[in-house]
Amino acid sequence: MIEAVGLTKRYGAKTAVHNLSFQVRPGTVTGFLGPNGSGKSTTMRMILGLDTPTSGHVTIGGHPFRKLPNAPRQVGALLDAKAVHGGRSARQHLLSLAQLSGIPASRVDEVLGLVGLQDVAKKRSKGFSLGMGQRLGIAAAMLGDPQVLLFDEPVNGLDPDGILWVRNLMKQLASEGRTVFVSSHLMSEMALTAEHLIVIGRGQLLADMNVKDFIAANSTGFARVRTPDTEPAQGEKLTSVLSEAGGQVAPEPDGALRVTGLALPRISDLAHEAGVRLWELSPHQASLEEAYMQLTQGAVDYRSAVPPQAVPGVVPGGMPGGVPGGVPGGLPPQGYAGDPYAGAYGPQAGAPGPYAGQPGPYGAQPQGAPAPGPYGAPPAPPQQQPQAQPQQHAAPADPTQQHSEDAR
Ligand SMILES: Nc1ncnc2c1ncn2[C@@H]1O[C@H](COP(=O)(O)OP(=O)(O)OP(=O)(O)O)[C@@H](O)[C@H]1O
Repeated sequence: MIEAVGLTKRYGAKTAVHNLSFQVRPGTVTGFLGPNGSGKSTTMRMILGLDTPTSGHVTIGGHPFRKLPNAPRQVGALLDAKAVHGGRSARQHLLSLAQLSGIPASRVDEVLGLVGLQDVAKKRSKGFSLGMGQRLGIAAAMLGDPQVLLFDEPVNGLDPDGILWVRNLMKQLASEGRTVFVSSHLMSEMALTAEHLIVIGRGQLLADMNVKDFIAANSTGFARVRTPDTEPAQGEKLTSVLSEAGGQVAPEPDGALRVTGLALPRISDLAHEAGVRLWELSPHQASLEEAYMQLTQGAVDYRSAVPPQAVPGVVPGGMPGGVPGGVPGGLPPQGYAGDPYAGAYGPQAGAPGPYAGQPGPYGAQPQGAPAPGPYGAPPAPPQQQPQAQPQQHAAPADPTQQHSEDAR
């Protein structure tokens, strides 16, 4: 297990990580998410003893990395795939690492085979593509057959086949009881790979919970309703009926309606009473990407100054919940197992969920209160208690302002 307690790192006036506490448990893939410059790499470097915390501490299996006996056999990491001596072959590179750690040469050939580089093992790594470099970095991380693995953006530069391979590898390593901590900006990939998430913004903890709870806590479920395309009057009639009944109705790019604030059975009954035929009535939950954007919108340091152009298939104004900057909200919502919609659409919509009473992220509405976005309804409360106590935190002020006098 990796455990950080009050971890803080300042570089002169810049606070990269501020009072970060979390645990990364064995047996699951834990995703480490945050906008650019939020402190992920700095945190990983401190876990690996490559940077010294300004205050707080982080341990692996109860020991700081630098005090771990035979660390390379206990912890493997991919931080920067380009940190390789380009004049050496892949095999030479791994051999030199193995020799430093007392790992037999046979293991080098094993990991080369594992990452699919056996045919180019004797080629100089400076000729490697980005994806090949990533594979070599993953091979280096696996060399000591460690119980704890850290991967910083492991799918960067990989083709779809490579991405699938990394996904399966991470899951397999976790299923063997290892601790797998992986950062990525690819939300769709994280949704498929990680079970648990640690999300930071401006160096501070924003969320520590499982993926399902994270999506439920940071997004709004909705119903998609479609009336016959050939009869626009039906859609208009349904819109007014649902609105009168207290629902929020918004058009989808494909002509369907996105409805919040009403339970699915109620929508069906209202349509039936109004004599409106339905071609579709389906529950939808936001994607991890939408939930992530909603949580981190206030913690993004780098944003394009150019307003986004209208793109066919993209909801103008951004995603549900109203992310400034026009996040492509036209992303098809992902299907969601279970039935969280009774809470989202039913009489309890608006009832306080487990996060009610806590300040919302970045000064947004607290969870459990009506969301301010165009679709209005509050997020569905999580259906199950996660194993680890979920944590979600308020907007961090820029810690740099508080500690600008602190030097490293
Ligand atoms: N050696 C350093 N000296 C000064 N500032 C640093 C140093 N390393 C990181 N920083 C700053 O600390 C902050 C956090 O950087 P870090 O690389 O940890 O973020 P990140 O979340 O990994 O970003 P990205 O997703 O872009 O890789 C950034 O503002 C960065 O400029």
